[in-house]
Amino acid sequence: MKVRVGFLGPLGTYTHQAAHEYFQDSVIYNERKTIAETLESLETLDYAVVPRENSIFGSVIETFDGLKVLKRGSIQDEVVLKIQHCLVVKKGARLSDIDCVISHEQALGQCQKFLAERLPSATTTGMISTAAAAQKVSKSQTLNVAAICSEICVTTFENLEILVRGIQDQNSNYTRFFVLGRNPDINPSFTHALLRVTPQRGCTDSDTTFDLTELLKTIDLSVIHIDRRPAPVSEPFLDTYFLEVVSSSKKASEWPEQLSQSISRVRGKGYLVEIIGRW
Ligand SMILES: O=C(O)C(=O)Cc1ccccc1
Repeated sequence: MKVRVGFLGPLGTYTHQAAHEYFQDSVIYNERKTIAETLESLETLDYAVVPRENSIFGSVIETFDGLKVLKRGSIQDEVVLKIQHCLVVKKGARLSDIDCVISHEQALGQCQKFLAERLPSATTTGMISTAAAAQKVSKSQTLNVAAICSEICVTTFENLEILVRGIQDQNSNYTRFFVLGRNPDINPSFTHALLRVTPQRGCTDSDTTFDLTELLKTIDLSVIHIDRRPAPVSEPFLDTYFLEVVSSSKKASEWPEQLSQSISRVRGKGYLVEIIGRW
C-alpha cells in the first residue's frame, strides 16, 4: 500500500509545500483541517507534517499543544522552508477596497509592519491556515477581504490575484517543520532529540516552586530550544516543557547513552519525561 502523509490543509498551505519537499511525489497526501487533527492523523496515517517555529514570529503554539497530548508516533526529521507571503485578493480588488485581512496567526504575525503601514485601518482575523484564508477570499462575494498566503494559492483557488508580493517583515523568513512518523524511521546517527517534561507536584525541592535551572542541571545535555505550554492537568500553572537537545560533536558515539542516562536522572527526580522525537 502507498505511504500516506497527513498535513495541515487545504492544498496550498506552507505545510503542504514542506511535506512535498520532503516526500516529493512518492506518497499520498491527506489534508487535515487543523494542526491538532494533523497530529491525531498518526493514529491511521504513516506520517504527519506540522509547522514548528518561524524565524520572525517564533513557535507555533497549536503544534506544541498537540505535542502535549501526542499518543501515537514521534518526530523523525525536520524541513526548513523559506516563506514569502503575498497579499491575495479577489480579482479586480485594489488596496483601497481592503478593510479585512485574514490568515493563519503566524502569517499575520510575520507581516505586522506591512499591515500597519499599508492597511492601518483593516481588521485582522485568524484562520486555521493560510490556504483556508485564500479559499475563503476565493468564495467571497465582495472585494473587501484579502488573504495572506503563498503565491501557490492563486493557482489552487479560482478568481484570485496577487496584489503585493513579499510582504513579510523581513526578507529572510524561514519556518521549520517537524516530520512525524507513526512508526518512525529513526536515523541511528540522530543528533537531535525533543524531550517532553512535565513536573509533578512534589518533584521540586521547595514543593511549590518549579526550578528550571535545577531541571537543566539534572538534564546536563546541550539544550538548544525551550518551549513551554500549560500542562494537560487540572493543577493550575503547572507547565509542560519541550526541550530540544543536541549531541555534543566531540563524543557523538556516546550520545544515545548520555541521552538515556539523562532521562533516567530526570525521572529519578519525579518528572514525567518522554522522548517525542529523534532526528
Ligand atoms: O497556514 C499555513 O499555510 C501553514 O502551513 C502554517 C504556517 C503559516 C505561516 C507560515 C508558516 C506556516
